[in-house]
Order: sequence, then structure tokens, then C-alpha cells
Amino acid sequence: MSAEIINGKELAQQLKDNMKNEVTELRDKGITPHLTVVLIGDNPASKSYVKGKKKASAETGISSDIIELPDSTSEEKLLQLISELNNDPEVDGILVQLPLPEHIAEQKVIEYIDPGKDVDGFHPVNIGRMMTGKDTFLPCTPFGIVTMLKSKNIAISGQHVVVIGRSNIVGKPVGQLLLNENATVTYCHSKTKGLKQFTKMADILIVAVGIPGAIGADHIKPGAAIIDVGINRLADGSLTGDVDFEEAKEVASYITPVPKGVGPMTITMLLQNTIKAAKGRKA
Ligand SMILES: Nc1nc2c(c(=O)[nH]1)N[C@@H](CN(C=O)c1ccc(C(=O)N[C@@H](CCC(=O)O)C(=O)O)cc1)CN2
Repeated sequence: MSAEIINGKELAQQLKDNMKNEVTELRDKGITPHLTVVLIGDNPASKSYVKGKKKASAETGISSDIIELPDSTSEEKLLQLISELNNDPEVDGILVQLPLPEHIAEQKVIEYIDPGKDVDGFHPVNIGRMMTGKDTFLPCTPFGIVTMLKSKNIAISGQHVVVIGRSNIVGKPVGQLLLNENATVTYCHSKTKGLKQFTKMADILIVAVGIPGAIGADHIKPGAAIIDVGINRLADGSLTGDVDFEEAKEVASYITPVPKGVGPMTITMLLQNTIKAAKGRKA
């Protein structure tokens, strides 16, 4: 039997439809949630994601602006801009699109953003709050993954989750969020020996390695739920994930496709975080 596909695009649309009402209620109270996205340089993928953020914001009634700066922008200038946005009462959420040019220290920039406006959930204060199970801005991709699992009532508590990948944006926080939901979590990464022995134990397998088709049917326990975070562009321009979808769907119980899987959820959870920031706006 073939796995059930978790369609992130459809789920994202349902969530955005619900958010419209939340935003209307806020606007009726005189609060229009506002997101400012900062884009440095002209990376085509980043440009397209930022455009997607603006479009999705507009769909829900969230106002947004994109500040585009050249690749040559100094770290000092970027920090100065963030400081201004931190102090602007009309700005609820600040997002600096990653990756940044090499001459800018990513972590320094993340730590400069006011944690109360950090709608990416990357600031160490918010990561600490997430790790201790407190209410906070959750990193958007991990938040989206947990939302996808819950949308299908996939059991998390007591289940063995194997995460392949240990980035600060996806791998580490998604494992932590699922640990908070009482999963047993194993992290695997590029130095893991005997990857298959771990992946074959997974009830939920989360793959974020950035290698097209890295995970095939022989890595998967029959009936597992497979979450593919990979977004790899092939030479012909098409997108593919880290999981061999055709093979994996014959073994798994649930699977996310690429495109239209985890990706669209990332932007939608950003909107959710922006609404949360607006709700917490200081008078
Ligand atoms: N500051 C941040 N930078 C980056 C983040 C982030 O969460 N915060 N994540 C990624 C990029 N990203 C959002 O910024 C993102 C990636 C993918 C998608 C998406 O919808 N993908 C579509 C395919 C789109 C396409 O055709 O290229 C899909 O998978 O269906 C949205 C957002 C790195 N940077």
C-alpha cells in the first residue's frame, strides 16, 4: 500500500485562511501586524522566498515590507538597520533572510534582533525558551513539521524520531520540539557511522541533509512517517527532496513531497509568529 501524502501546500492554505480571521480581529482593535524582511544580496532562491513571504502576508492581511540591500552591505550597516527596526513600534516582526554574504557574521546578526520581534525563532533567548518548553517564537520549519504531523494525528509521544541533519535552523530545533512532545529522539549527521541502523528504527524519519535522493526504501522501517526537508534544484530546473519519493512511498505510512511539502509550511508558520508578535505588542 502506498503512503498517504502530507500536502504542505494545502495545509498551509487552510492555516492561512484561519489566520485571516485572527488578523481581522487584531486590525479591528487598531493593530495591523507588520513584518519587515531584510534581504542582502541577489541570491535568486532567497529573492523568491522573500517574495513568497510578502505574498503570503498580504493574503492574510499582515502588512509587510522588504528592505533590499546590496551584497556589499557592511555588517555595521546591517546591525544599525536592525537597531532601528528594533526601536520602530510599527514593526512587529523582523526577519533577516539567510544565508548572508560571507563577510557578515550570521550569529551576530541573529543575536542583534530584539527577541520579542524575532519571528524566525533563531535568537538564543527564544531557543532557550523553546528548549525549556516555554511559550515563544518557534523556528518556522520545525514548527511547520510538528504542525504537519499533528494535522494527520500521527503519534509523537513515545515514538522514535530520527533526525538526519543538525543545522541550527532545522535539525537541532525539530528534534527538541519533538522531544518536548515526549518523542525519543536520535540525531544523525555526516559523521554518523552506519546510518541505516538508525534510520530503520525510526517511527518518524526527518531528513534534512541537502543531498537529492539520499534516503531510499532500504533506510525506512515499514509504516514510518517520512518528513523530507530537502529542497534541491536539479540541472533541469526541477526541485527534488532528500528522499527518493517513489521508493519511499511504497514503504512508509505517511510522506511529505518536494515541492509542496515542508517548504510552504515554513512561510505559513512565519505568519503565525508575526501574529503572535503583534498580539504581544507593547502599548
Ligand atoms: N531567515 C530565514 N532564512 C531562511 C529560512 C528561514 O526559515 N528563515 N529558511 C530557508 C528558506 N525558506 C524561507 O526563508 C523557504 C524555503 C522553501 C520554501 C518553499 O515554499 N519551497 C517550495 C518550493 C519553492 C520553489 O519552487 O523554489 C516547496 O518546497 O514547495 C519557502 C521558504 C532558508 N533561509
